[in-house]
Amino acid sequence: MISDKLNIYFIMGTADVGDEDPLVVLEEALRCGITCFQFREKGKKSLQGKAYAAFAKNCQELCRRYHVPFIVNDDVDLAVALQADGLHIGQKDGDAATIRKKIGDKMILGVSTHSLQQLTTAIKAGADYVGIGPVYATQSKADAEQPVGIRLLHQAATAYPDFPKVAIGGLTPANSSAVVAAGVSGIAVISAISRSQNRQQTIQQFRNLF
Ligand SMILES: Cc1ncc(COP(=O)(O)OP(=O)(O)O)c(N)n1
Ligand SMILES: Cc1nc(C(=O)O)sc1CCOP(=O)(O)O
Ligand SMILES: [Mg+2]
Repeated sequence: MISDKLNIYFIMGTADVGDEDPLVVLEEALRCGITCFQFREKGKKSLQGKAYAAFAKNCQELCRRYHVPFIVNDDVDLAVALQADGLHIGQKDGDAATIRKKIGDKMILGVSTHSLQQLTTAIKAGADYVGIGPVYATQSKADAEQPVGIRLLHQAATAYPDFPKVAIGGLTPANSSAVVAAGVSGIAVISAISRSQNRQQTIQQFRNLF
C-alpha cells in the first residue's frame, strides 16, 4: 500500500541543501526515518547530463539500502531508465493518462493538484497518490500557486477519504498537526528537513504526528 510509505515524504535536489553534500543530507534523513524520497534536481544551477544521472543513481542506491521508495520528479525518461519506484508530475508536466501508459502500471505515479477538480482528474487518469498544495507559502518553489490552506485538504478527505494524499508547501513540525488531522496520508517536505539544524529532531517531530 503506497499510503503506508507516504508519511514523511522528503524531496530534495542540490539547490535545497546550501553548502552540504546532498548525498550526506539524504543518508542522514534516511537514517532518521523518512519514509519516501523524491529526487527533484531542477533550477538554474542544477546538475546536467552525466552528473545529473549519476546523482540520481546514487540517491536511488541509498534509498534501496534503507528500503525507502525512490520517486523521480518530472523526468519520465530518467524514471524509466532507472526503473525508479515512482514518478511525480505536476499540472504542467504533461497529460497524466498518457504518462501512465508510458510508465506502465507497476511504477507509482504521483500528481500535483491545487483544486478538487484537478484531484478528480488525476484519480481518473491513473494516479496512485496526489500532492495537494501549497498548503502554506513556500520558499522552495518560485512558481508555486497561491496557498490553498487546510480547507482543500478537508474537502479532499471528504470527497476521497481512502485515496492517498500528501500535503505539501511550507510544512514544518510546528504547523503540521492540523494538516495531518485533515486526513492526509503524508506530508511532503523540502526545506524543513533539508535546511534543518537538527534533522534527527525535525524528522522525529514529523514522525510523532502520525
Ligand atoms: C509530492 C509532491 N507534490 C507536489 C509537487 C510539485 O510538482 P510540480 O507542480 O510539478 O512542481 P515541481 O516540483 O516539478 O517544480 C511535487 N514535486 N511533489
Ligand atoms: C515542490 C513543491 N510543490 C508544491 C506544490 O504546491 O505543488 S510546494 C513545493 C515546495 C515545497 O517545499 P517546502 O517544504 O520547502 O515549502
Ligand atoms: Mg513538475
